[in-house]
Amino acid sequence: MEVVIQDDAGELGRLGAKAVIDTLANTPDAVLGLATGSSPVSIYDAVAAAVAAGSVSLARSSAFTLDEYVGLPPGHPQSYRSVILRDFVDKVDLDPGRLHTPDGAAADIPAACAAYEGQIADAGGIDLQILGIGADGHVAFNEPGSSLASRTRIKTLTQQTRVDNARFFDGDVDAVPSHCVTQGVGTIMQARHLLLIASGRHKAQAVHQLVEGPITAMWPASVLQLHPHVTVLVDRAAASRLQLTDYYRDAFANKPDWQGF
Ligand SMILES: N[C@@H]1[C@@H](O)[C@H](O)[C@@H](COP(=O)(O)O)O[C@@H]1O
Repeated sequence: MEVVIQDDAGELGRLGAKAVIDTLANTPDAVLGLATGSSPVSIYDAVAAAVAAGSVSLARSSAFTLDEYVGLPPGHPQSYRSVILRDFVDKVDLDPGRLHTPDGAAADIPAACAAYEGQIADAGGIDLQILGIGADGHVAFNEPGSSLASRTRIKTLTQQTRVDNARFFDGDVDAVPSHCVTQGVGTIMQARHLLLIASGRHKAQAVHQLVEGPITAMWPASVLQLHPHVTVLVDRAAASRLQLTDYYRDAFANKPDWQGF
């Protein structure tokens, strides 16, 4: 696991975009895993700027998102499909026909979840998975207590997550759906490179548990310690509870040029 601490939160987006751009340079038809939420927006903006400048193209790539609310009508502005179109896909040259999102409106949710797993497998798996992290250590919508081997399925959101996400629903926690469909922790762990971005003091405890805590389903992101290729991009506030900050900073400052992400 590589931990990259930056004083300037804006720099996190540039570094995250570099990982996306390097992946596409090596593999133009790369399968990207996209996260919703505010954390990855700086990455998406920097990738969109690179696409506009002609230095990278997503024309041959495809993408899968992590999760979706259950119970929102299709096209609802806060459905994660709408959000990822608005925040990223509409700003780059990715074919929207190659954007795959879990179906939270399916009549048969378990069948739709199994089909989603099948689509990821048929695409050859995810090359680069962008992740945020919840304040309670969730990844995608895998709340504390989620099986660390879980696959795409329906989950109940915690009250904390609904309160956190009420800001996207005019502050009305009752408007936040109570259920979601989400890639499982086991699904996420099969992506070839995991790139997690977090900023702000409210993420500090979750980042500490992710990087330095014991592996436990109570902090689902901690299982990333078992993945062979993880990059964690954090600002100083999100890194404020880490124990080995000097080591992480030194390792990044003295990183050989060839190492990349
Ligand atoms: N399901 C999403 C996650 O994928 C996201 O990582 C997390 C953090 O969101 P934010 O980046 O806005 O803090 O919240 C949501 O619940």
